[in-house]
Amino acid sequence: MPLNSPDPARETEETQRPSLPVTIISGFLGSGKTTLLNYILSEDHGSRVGVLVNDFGAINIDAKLIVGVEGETVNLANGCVCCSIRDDLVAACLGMLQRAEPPDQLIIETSGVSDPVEVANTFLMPELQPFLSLNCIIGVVDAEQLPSLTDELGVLARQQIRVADMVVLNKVDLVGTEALAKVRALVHQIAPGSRIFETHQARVPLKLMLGAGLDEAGMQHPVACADPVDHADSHNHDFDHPFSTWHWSCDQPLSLPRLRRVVESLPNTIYRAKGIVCLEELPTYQIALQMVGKRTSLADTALWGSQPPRSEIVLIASRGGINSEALQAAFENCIGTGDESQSPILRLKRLLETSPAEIT
Ligand SMILES: Nc1nc2c(ncn2[C@@H]2O[C@H](COP(=O)(O)OP(=O)(O)OP(=O)(O)O)[C@@H](O)[C@H]2O)c(=O)[nH]1
Repeated sequence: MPLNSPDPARETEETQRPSLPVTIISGFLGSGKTTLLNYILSEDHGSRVGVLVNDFGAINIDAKLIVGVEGETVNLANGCVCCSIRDDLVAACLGMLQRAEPPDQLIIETSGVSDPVEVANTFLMPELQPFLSLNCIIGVVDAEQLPSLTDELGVLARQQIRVADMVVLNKVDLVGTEALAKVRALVHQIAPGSRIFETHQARVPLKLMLGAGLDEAGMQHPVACADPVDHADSHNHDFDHPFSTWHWSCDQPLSLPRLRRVVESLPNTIYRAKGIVCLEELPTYQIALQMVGKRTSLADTALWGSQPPRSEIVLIASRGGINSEALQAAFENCIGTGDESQSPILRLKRLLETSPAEIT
């Protein structure tokens, strides 16, 4: 996409502007990439950060979960920035530069199924160098999950770390000392030379993340040395991800206990569920649904306000691991009926809404 500017003064300004540093956040499904991004965006570091969020599924749930960057976030959904929507990635980055107030930094959160090498190679293309420069690749790891990923998933998860300048070894709260030592050794083995930060909720030293300290830290871009031919052999692109995705949306409030039951009994082929839902128990709140492996959580994020409440859920499974009809039936069955006999929270809510005069 050419950077055409009708305004000669602006054109001069653009050609003189240093290239925009790009940070790539990579890591397997559910490792904590959005958590890291939210942390970066919520801290006061004095840098104007533009954000690009890629979700593999048709609905970009991550973009809805990102805080405090209204107008600064570009969503890239329904494909993977490392292959099928790579051109959209370039267009979106260049679009950021053409804004009246371009960001100082660009952070790209890749989907949990993306290969960061392909994304990084995009920014090493000579024609993009005057505008965009690769600053850093951050690999986020779920300390509990990494050792259990095998076969194609294990290969992808390792690839996502192998090229990282820094590894955020996250969720250390979920593992004991011995398991942590093992996963630390595993990360060292996969990504020798990369700097490892062990974190809870992805709390990392932001100065390093945002590039100011990169040179001081003596980091390199392993990707710049990666052999593209070797890489092409190890990862077939365009529609060859070992994953399937499925999504569901609904305008009626859902029942909390029914939704819990369905999510907790999803088949093992489904690794990740995420969504924003409206529950009949708490209809004014947007509730974030998260499932990573077998861990499920529901937390309120914001009020619906003037926005019409709408539940949207995305599932990511192994290839062929989605039975659409069964899932459709299961989630349709989560629609709330107003029956409080199965829902203590609904019963409590009604009780609190009832005036004392009506109770007596
Ligand atoms: N126990 C624990 N949970 C965490 C930690 N960091 C993040 N989480 C939770 O892990 C879940 C997934 O986190 P996300 O930040 O959405 O992960 P992600 O890598 O963006 O997920 P995808 O975009 O689907 O790949 C959420 O429920 C987080 O609250 C942590 O340090 N410990």
